[in-house]
Amino acid sequence: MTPAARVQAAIELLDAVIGAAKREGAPADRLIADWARENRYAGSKDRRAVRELVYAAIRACGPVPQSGRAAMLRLVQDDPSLAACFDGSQYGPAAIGAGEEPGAAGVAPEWLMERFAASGVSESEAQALMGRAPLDIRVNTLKADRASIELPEAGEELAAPQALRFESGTQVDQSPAWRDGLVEVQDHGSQLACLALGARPGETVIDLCAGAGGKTLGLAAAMENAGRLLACDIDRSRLSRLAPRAERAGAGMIETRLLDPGRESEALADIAGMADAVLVDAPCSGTGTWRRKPEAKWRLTPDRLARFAATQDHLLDLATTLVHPGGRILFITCSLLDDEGADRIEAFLTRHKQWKALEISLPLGRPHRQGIRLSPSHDGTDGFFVAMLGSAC
Ligand SMILES: C[S@@+](CC[C@H](N)C(=O)[O-])C[C@H]1O[C@@H](n2cnc3c(N)ncnc32)[C@H](O)[C@@H]1O
Repeated sequence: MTPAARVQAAIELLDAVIGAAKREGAPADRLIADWARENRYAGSKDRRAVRELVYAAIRACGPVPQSGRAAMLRLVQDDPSLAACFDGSQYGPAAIGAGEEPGAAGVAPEWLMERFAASGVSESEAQALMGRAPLDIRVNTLKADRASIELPEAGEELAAPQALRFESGTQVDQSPAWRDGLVEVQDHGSQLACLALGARPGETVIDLCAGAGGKTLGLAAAMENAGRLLACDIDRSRLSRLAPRAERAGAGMIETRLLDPGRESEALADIAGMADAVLVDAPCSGTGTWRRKPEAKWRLTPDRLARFAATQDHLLDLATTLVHPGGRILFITCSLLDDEGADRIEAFLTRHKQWKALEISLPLGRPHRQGIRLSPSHDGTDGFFVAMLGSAC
């Protein structure tokens, strides 16, 4: 592909990304993978170049741009050498017209920037959400140890005891260590957040929003595969991905349970009031993961944010029915917005007078109201809010 053809392909993909963001369609990663599958003439260098252009243009635009072309014209403002690709050649984009408007620059749509500011997130901290995430792994202590594991490359040792960092794009999932379950890909912040629960061998722990089990596997390792660990979710497809991962990791203690949204208590009646700890890794907007999915900033609406907050309240209330007196709940969201972080804890404590926020000690992060905040700019991790709640005995 010529450089101009790559730019045109990126423009078309950006149109698809913008359309998908408006109607809750496929994420950018999937759209790019589909494009690569359908356009076999594009070699690996072309695919990489097109992908880079798409992501760079998304990162460069704050509000949703009018079109893929407007998004690319924003990128031209940052990298004027790209202007030469608008040459009107057969597969390239038309020449840039006089007065043609680029998409607006910025980090995110205005309403979101206001919410960040209200959540104590500075402009530069928000800007760091548009950076690129490195690749972090967790060495699985059920099978190996960070001090002795042999990997094709030595990673950087991080603060979480089993965390190693590699450059973004490192193909860890091709290595024998990954295939044999010695390592899992997991953001450093996610590892730290998980550690905050302090899960111990022999305990009964419920991972209420387990998804495909990223944190469940970390909990099983912390519990040394001893005790009871129940992984729940309402999403059958995500939860079904946990079993093969657990097998690879040697985490035989994990039980899974599919829940019905709004009727979760029914499926959990047999374990109500029995858990030592419940992890509520709640569904959220994911603003803390924008380094990996920058287009998510265009998907969020005030209405969707309010729906996440309502689900978070519901899940926290549900968690109180699952622990025994003296039990604990760890609330995690991968977001820097107080609407789905500190505000949820404040509202919880108003509803549940017999509960209190407990102190969390982590090697990274900053206290933020009743919890801890981790962020890309401060901690080099994805963005998280983590709070621990304890019930009276
Ligand atoms: C942040 S993700 C979990 C990520 C996962 N814990 C991990 O570490 O990979 C939130 C999960 O909550 C699930 N969820 C949404 N509503 C739920 C509900 N009412 N009960 C249980 N899980 C729910 C979603 O399906 C999603 O998998």
